[in-house]
Amino acid sequence: MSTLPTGYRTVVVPPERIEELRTVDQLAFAVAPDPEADQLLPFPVPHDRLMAVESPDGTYAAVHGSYDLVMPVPGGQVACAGLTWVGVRPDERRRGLLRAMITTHLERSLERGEPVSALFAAEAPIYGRFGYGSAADQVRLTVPRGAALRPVAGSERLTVRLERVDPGRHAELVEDLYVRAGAGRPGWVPRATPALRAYTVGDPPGRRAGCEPLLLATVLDGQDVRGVALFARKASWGEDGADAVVKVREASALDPASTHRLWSFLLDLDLTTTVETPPLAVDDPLLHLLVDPRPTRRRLTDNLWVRLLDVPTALAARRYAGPADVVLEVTDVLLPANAGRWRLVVDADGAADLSRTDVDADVALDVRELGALYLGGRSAAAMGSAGLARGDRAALDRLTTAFASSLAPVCPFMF
Ligand SMILES: CC(=O)SCCNC(=O)CCNC(=O)[C@H](O)C(C)(C)COP(=O)(O)OP(=O)(O)OC[C@H]1O[C@@H](n2cnc3c(N)ncnc32)[C@H](O)[C@@H]1OP(=O)(O)O
Repeated sequence: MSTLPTGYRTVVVPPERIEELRTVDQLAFAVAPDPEADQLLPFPVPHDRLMAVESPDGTYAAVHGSYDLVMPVPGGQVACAGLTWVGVRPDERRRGLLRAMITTHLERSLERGEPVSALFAAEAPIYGRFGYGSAADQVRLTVPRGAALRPVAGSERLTVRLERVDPGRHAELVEDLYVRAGAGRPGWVPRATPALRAYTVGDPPGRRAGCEPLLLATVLDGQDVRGVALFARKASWGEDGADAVVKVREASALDPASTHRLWSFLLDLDLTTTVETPPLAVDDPLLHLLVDPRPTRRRLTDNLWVRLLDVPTALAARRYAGPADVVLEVTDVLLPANAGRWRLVVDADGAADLSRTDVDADVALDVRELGALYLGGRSAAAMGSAGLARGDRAALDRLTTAFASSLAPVCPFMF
């Protein structure tokens, strides 16, 4: 629990004070005001989910918001509060305002019936102390132009159409392909509101960073759309000639042939020398298709951080990869209702039942590690090797097998 400095209070941000909220985040993130972008893009966070800490003089010292998300989990989905827009004015930092906002966020999310929260961390060391675990990784590739791909049957008969993005016409198409391309992948959160979909295809001039206006490449099998990519090139002429970079914002394809066709197109555009991918899952098909992955630079970073707010409801919302009967001893300093001993029984169909028990625990771990395991992208055995989960090796192995996902979790949409 936390207390605010004397005279500070937590308030809901009314629509007429959105500009003040923006100002706090601009100061916190060191970004310039961009009125043109603000006019072109709808405000993406629902108003009743925007909170601020008001200082004694009535101005905002800190802000945060959350998206109302549906998070795909192995074999199911769960309501998820996507924490976002967290910012504390630089002259108000390290006085406990973030800690107070997290307390508010956890309480309000639970009140709304959201058993899970997730976020992208601006800096990795911040959120573990609040019970968020790093649950997925992402890889960004910088691929040399012309990188060869292993052949995929049927790719050659697909065609690619190129056009400038028209947000009004393309937002729904891009979302439809994104959702279908990510089917079965934990963490692949849909952009559920028109505002979020508008953000996905939004292209305010002030945010282009020297790139051309956003383009849409569509892979077609006759008239059937099988893949889309959002991208823009940043033109440049070096001493050796053309040196443009292709910056791919999003790439979604429905099958191996369309994946091959889409990347073949993006990897061989005239006047370019390198292609930068969006955040990909660590097992993305492109990694398997590259004939020679060595000249490709890979940057591996954390992707989603997950916080279990209501442990039994969250664990029952997903399916498991194998039968298990494991007693977990969970610690949770901020939400004590989660703490204590839980018996996790997984039946032959992969459905879980979680109940309180007094018997000795097989595995002891913090709610942070349980959140990290939740999407199926981490190994309890590996956490055991790091001392972050304690139990005998056989129990850790059973937990690892039960929690595993056949596809690595990732969320390409960074909220
Ligand atoms: C989900 C998102 O939106 S991520 C975006 C987060 N926002 C930013 O990075 C913008 C720039 N930074 C900021 O706005 C602020 O510095 C914040 C939000 C990171 C921290 O806010 P503060 O009010 O200073 O944090 P607060 O004083 O409550 O500190 C809480 C704890 O986190 C720690 N902490 C805070 N920021 C950091 C950091 N950047 N790195 C490591 N630890 C941190 C504090 O040391 C403190 O630790 P303790 O309680 O265990 O002793």
